[in-house]
Amino acid sequence: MPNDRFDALRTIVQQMPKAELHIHIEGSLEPELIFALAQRNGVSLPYESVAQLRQAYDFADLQSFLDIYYAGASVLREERDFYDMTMAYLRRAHADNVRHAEIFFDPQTHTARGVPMAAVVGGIFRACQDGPISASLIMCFLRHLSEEEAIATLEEALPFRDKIIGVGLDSSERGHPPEKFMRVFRRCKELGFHLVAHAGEEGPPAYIETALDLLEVERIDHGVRCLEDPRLTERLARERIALTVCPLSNVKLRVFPDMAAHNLPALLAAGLRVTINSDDPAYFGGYLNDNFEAAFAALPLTLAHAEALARNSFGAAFLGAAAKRAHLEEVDAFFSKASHTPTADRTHV
Ligand code: HPA
Ligand SMILES: [Zn+2]
Repeated sequence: MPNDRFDALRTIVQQMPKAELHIHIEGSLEPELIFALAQRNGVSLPYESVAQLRQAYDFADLQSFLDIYYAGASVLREERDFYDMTMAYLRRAHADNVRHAEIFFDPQTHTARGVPMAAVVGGIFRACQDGPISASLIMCFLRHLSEEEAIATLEEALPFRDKIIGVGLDSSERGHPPEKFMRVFRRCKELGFHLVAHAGEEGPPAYIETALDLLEVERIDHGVRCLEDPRLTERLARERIALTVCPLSNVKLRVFPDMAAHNLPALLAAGLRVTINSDDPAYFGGYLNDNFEAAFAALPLTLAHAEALARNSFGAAFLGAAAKRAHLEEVDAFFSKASHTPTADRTHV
């Protein structure tokens, strides 16, 4: 792509209003904050410096990342730690013109270490109330643990029901299919939670299908492997199921060898309701705009794609109709100006 045209598109994807729907708050913990919290809480770390910790961020697959990610989260002890981590993310997202974020958190990573659920939910929620953008919480169950443990976690979280809009499923995907969590998801549906699940990141397309049919999720987190199954791809397009795709994460965890090999253009061409997200920005090399920029720099994506991605992010959000409409109107206004930029044409790849 000629540089001037990319510069124009880069400015547009940076400045456009957007929502982030796939961000693990523990994955926003920067090495500097890990060290600061370790010191504040008297936790000793197996790394001597921020630089040494950062050097360890070289992952072969999802599991090699998760091992380091759970170790990093061990510095979170007090309510104010969760508050500080969340506030740092919200400020950073605000700088990327994120208007609304739906934030995953992993309570089991913390309650297993004796941190009270009230400190986890309370700290994250209080930051969301004080922060510069709108944000809501999605509680994830760790799929490498049992369904009984997920049910116990749900019970523990019920006193905080009003602070949580949905539940999700994350951690090691392969060998832990969605059907393992059928009962707890059914209970969550009865309780009125929104439902999402990671599926088709490393796991097969069949996991996407069972997440939809057996867990009754409303969005699929990642879902990039859906293209291996044309019937499933058609179904996702027909049912307008959103995929929360995380480009830098996929490259870092070697789902794709490099960004130029990412299937984002093919997902969009298949008519899927794709969104772009950062997943674990402190570990994967960037926040939301870094993901947009890396994808648009390496892939044949256009102004029309940028607009679709912005619209999809709000369209797939768990927002009320009035808030959604207001955000979509802002997107319309932004792109009616952007389409007059001569170097960023709408149609040509
Ligand atoms: O990308 C992910 N996949 C599964 N579990 C996770 N927990 C944090 N990030 C991820
Ligand atoms: Zn994720």
